[in-house]
Amino acid sequence: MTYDSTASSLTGTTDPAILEELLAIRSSIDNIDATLVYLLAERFKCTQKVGKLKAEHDLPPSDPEREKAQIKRLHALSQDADLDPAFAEKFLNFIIDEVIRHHKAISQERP
Ligand SMILES: O=C(O)C(=O)C[C@]1(C(=O)O)C=C[C@@H](O)C=C1
Repeated sequence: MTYDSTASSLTGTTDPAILEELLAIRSSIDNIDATLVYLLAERFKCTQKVGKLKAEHDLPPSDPEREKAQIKRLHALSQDADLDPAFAEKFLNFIIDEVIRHHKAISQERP
């Protein structure tokens, strides 16, 4: 993979000292993004197993009570972590929608 961690639209128009400070912060952002990708991949590995289990036992793809509990917990965690709870909820719902799409696809694969 060729990744240019110094790529920026600001090069040439911004004080090099400021750019250097920006690049240092971006290096941490890159590490966090990589972690997020690996964490999400692990989560999807788990939900694929859930999807198979649900398809095998003819269980519905979504579990609204579970989602309610997850969102409530995420709200509390977000407040603790100083993260916008509305954003955390949107993010979880975004992921869960994708998981449900996968669950439906798995159950259609095995009629
Ligand atoms: O725990 C489940 O039953 C799942 O299918 C996983 C999951 C999730 O991604 O956390 C996804 C859909 C459900 O509505 C609830 C939770």
